[in-house]
Amino acid sequence: MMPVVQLLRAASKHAGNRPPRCVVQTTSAAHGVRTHASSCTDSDKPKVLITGGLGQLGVGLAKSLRRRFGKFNVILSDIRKPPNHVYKNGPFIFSDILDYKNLRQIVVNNNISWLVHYSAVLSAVGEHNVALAKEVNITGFHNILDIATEHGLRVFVPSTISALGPSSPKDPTPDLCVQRPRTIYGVSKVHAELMVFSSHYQYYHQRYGLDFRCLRYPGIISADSQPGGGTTDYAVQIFHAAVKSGQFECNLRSDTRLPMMYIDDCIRATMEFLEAPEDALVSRTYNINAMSFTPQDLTREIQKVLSDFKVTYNVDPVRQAIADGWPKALEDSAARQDWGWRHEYNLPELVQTMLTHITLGNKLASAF
Ligand SMILES: NC(=O)C1=CN([C@@H]2O[C@H](COP(=O)(O)OP(=O)(O)OC[C@H]3O[C@@H](n4cnc5c(N)ncnc54)[C@H](O)[C@@H]3O)[C@@H](O)[C@H]2O)C=CC1
Ligand SMILES: CC(=O)[C@H](N)C(=O)O
Repeated sequence: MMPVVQLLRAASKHAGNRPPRCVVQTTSAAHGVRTHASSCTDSDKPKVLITGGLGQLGVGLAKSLRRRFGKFNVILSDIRKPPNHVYKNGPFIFSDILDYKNLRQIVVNNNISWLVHYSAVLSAVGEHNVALAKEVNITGFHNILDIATEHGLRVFVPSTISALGPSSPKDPTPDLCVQRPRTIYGVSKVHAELMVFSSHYQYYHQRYGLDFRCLRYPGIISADSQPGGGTTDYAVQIFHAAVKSGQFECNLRSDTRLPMMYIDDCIRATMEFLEAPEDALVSRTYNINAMSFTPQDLTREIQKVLSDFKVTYNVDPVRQAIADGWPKALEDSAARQDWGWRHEYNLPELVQTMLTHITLGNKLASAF
């Protein structure tokens, strides 16, 4: 392990006098959406169910939603047993999205009004287990859509850069373009994006108020949750390796440029989009973008703090083929215009924050 004090000092020195992140932003966007600052009374508070909540993103989102809407108004669910701190921080229940009856029971018994659908089998794991990916990502999604329709819920389903393919424009990729992904994960996300355009769900939207919202996330980078088997996982693992051993073997080529985002930006985008008034949303699926980098760019930025850090390359052909078909950047002007999306983290802030969090986390863990 790198000497902790030295690393923290280097990180804070390198961070210089940057302004604090997560500053409360009060700018008004088009359509009068006031970002970060909308308030809601007790009776307005939604009752939220998060599926697949024990993955990389769910626990962080639950924490932010609970801060905003109250601990007991946000239920985290998954098919795995959570660690103790998850039980302590708010309601957790078992929910398998393939069990329609059980899902319906949860929605009815808990008076759920918003459903955040995070369960998924990601790109790399999906290519190794296509049957599972089809079941979870397509059959499971249909259950979610039907339940949401039946009960007039607001439903948020993330899409991904994986919903684009080699024939999509790559730099940047617009919201609306050719989508011919080559992975089962990508195909299932295009399927999800398109389902709500069918006349059946349009009808339910008009008749029962199904409110479907979808953001195309870039690869998400987080310090205290692990990625679940995707192609962008290297961009999380590299930080842990840098702090722990000072070396890392990367499974993508050094020049593979992909769109990425720090988890705080991703969670804030999701919260703001969930709260945006319906009439502000010109579309139901928006790209959101923050930064793009290659493994080489990321390595250089980490080396500004940890000068001895070494990276070698051992390319995984499955992951590389997936990454080669993905966008290099997403064009997200519509999200910025319609509901006021702004990212706060670029590559230097990302690296500082990740190294600081991981170093502090390791320090705390070794103190107990
Ligand atoms: N993490 C990322 O970089 C990105 C994530 N996304 C999307 O965001 C969402 C959340 O992603 P992550 O948290 O990274 O995924 P993850 O792979 O870390 O977690 C997925 C969760 O789904 C659960 N799950 C699997 N089968 C299930 C079933 N039958 N019933 C209920 N739960 C089940 C798993 O136990 C796991 O906890 C996914 O829809 C993913 O496609 C989109 C773009 C980027
Ligand atoms: C970009 C994603 O959807 C995910 N992180 C993956 O690499 O599969």
